[in-house]
Amino acid sequence: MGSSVSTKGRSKQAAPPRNRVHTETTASDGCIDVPPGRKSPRPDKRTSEPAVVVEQDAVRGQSRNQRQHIGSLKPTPTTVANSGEKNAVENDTQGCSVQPPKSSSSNESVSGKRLTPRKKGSPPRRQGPSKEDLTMSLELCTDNLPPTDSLEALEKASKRIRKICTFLQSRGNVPSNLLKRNLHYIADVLEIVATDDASTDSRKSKVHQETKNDPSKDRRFIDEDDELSEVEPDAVPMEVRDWLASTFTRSASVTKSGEKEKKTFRSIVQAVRAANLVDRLYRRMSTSAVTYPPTVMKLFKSLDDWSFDVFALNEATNGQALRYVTYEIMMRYDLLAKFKIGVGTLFNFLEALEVGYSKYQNPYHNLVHGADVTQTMHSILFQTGLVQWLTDVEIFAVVFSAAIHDFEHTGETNNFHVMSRTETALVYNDRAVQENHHISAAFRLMTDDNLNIVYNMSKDDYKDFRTLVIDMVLATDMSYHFAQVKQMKSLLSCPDNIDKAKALSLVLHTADISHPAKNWTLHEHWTELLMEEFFRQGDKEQELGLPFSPLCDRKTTMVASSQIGFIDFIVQPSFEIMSDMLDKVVAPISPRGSLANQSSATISEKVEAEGSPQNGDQSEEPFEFKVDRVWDGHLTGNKVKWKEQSTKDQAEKEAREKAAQKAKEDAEKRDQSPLDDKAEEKKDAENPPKITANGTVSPGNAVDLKVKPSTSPENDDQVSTKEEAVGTASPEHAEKRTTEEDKPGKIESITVKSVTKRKESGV
Ligand SMILES: Nc1ncnc2c1ncn2[C@@H]1O[C@@H]2COP(=O)(O)O[C@H]2[C@H]1O
Ligand SMILES: [Zn+2]
Repeated sequence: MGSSVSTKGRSKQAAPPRNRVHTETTASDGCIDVPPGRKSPRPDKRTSEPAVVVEQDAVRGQSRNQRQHIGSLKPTPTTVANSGEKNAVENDTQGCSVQPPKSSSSNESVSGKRLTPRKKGSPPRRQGPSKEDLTMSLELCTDNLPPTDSLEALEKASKRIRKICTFLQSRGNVPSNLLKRNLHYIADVLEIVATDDASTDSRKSKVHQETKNDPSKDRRFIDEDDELSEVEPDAVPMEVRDWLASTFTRSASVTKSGEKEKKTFRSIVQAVRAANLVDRLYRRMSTSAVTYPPTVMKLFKSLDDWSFDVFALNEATNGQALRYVTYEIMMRYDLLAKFKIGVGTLFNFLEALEVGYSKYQNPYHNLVHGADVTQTMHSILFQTGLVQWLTDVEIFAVVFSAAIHDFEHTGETNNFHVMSRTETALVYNDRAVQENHHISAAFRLMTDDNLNIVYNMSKDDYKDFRTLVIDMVLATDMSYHFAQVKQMKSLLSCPDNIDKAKALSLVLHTADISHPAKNWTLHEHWTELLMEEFFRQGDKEQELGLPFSPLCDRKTTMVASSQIGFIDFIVQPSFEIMSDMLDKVVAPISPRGSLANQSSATISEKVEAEGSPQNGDQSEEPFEFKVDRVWDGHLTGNKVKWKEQSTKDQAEKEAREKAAQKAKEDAEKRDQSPLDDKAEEKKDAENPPKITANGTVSPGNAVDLKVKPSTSPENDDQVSTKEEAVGTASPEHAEKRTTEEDKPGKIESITVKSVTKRKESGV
């Protein structure tokens, strides 16, 4: 059957109206041309394109003559209005109307003669504005104020309040137009401070720049660290704390702008009611262009589940988990039909994504991680009902962001890029280095028509799509973690105003760090892979002469305790705040009885047969909605496992340290009391090294061998030094030593050493 899509029963309310007719604009208007469509539809060698592709190409044919323009990010009107020169002097009169206070002009004639007697003691009135009027107008001029989201704005706003107070005190009034303009400006600045942590952070970062030579002012901006200071010193080892601090806080923030327009969930809730569920959710085309192998079909039955096994899928698809997962999810959300995406084009794009994810052969940041995060996002959207609040463009942006979020990851941390001064760090000025690259490189792929899955999007949809993708993927930069959590906390205190982009960014960030909240088998496997990736970075750091980054030294990293720290201080708080956010935003429109027991693959059929699942609930009383926090149990369970592991690691470590300490003390004692040597050597003679049947040397003799440096040069290469003695006390070294001593030559030399010593001492 063809894949033409029926719109029967689908409400058009969900998606914003699409403007399919684009008027020609010039490059000078700040817009970028979409590359023209490919010259003629080429048959795709890799996949056969069914009817939907014909449909797409027909659309392409149409739009080829009407070249679309993609809107670039333009400053918002507010920014433009306030974008005066940074250091503009306040008394710049440009554009300021200097008007005298009304009260004085009404008493004066055109000739300037006084019509009413002046009160005794009051200042002489002059025609036109007085000098004070002029001063006031200049000082309260709003034309060249700094942008409301800049560092200077806050300072300027407070100064303005003081000035207004002074004028009110000295003159009794301030002209209403001046007062109004100033108060508006001050209100804008305060609103940003109160609601937009990103801009506060950027301000803090600027303060940091300005005050770095003045440590007394530093407390003004260090509050992300405050989050970390809540971490009790004894709760995690110092190494883990350092790692948390260096990875999950920012020394320089990403300045986010252009978020003036605050869409709220509730407004969308009102616009998009439950009836649209059918529309949105998983209108699977009756025939798919792809036939899945039976193993894949079976695995896809649990595609909505939190415990979906992405490793199994990767095996079943011969290492192509990302393309399968993304394609299937996009089909379930009916995105191919909604955005006229050709199957061939989508496959080309997904294949290119997989190539990019495989570029550096990373153990962790590879296409399986991309597939995992994409599936996890889908599971959260679907199981909690969050998807009901999203427009088609937003659903597409969410799936796309998850799929591309680590595209061409190099397997190193951002900090490594900065420290080793890579090309990418240079390009992105050390800020969100990799995240910027993932986004840029993924969008660059789509400049090739054969990969351009957004080709048929309207200009407006594309703009919204691109903005949301950029916001979401940039927010996966871990140094933004604490700011993000804090920001959501403050947004939740006023849930009517939850910013959609911020909410979705938090969901993606949480999905990105979600494996500790999955079952132990999955989590343990992911951790192993990630640690190997970290250790490879450590190896590179060693080669480059750089200090080890936290958790990157394969010899000393305490995996279990780092995982406890990661879960306690990063993962659990992220899930908690995300769950709280979901409770608040999903509750108002959630149908009684969630979708949790249904499958995204079959929901549309059920709905068609039974009507909307929400129909019967419309008249019922509101009920308290809570998302099913399926992740909580796993987080607790996994932590218990790591604690057991950590206890074991700790015991082993202590045993090693104790043995090393003892060996060190013994060696020191001997160094300090050369007179005791005779006694030692006597003991040595009484207790000669025992060679066991399999050729190893008994531990007691190892201590004997650590006695003192040789006094005769010819024995230098035979007698162990103190350092070696200390080193050999650890099980690791003991093991190494035993292996080496297994060699016949080595055992002989040990025997010789003892014999030599005995000879020297004359025993
Ligand atoms: N179990 C873990 N332990 C430590 N760090 C982790 C763990 N899981 C994920 N991360 C980090 O969290 C980051 C999230 O973004 P990335 O996937 O780019 O890279 C991830 C890792 O650097
Ligand atoms: Zn990731």
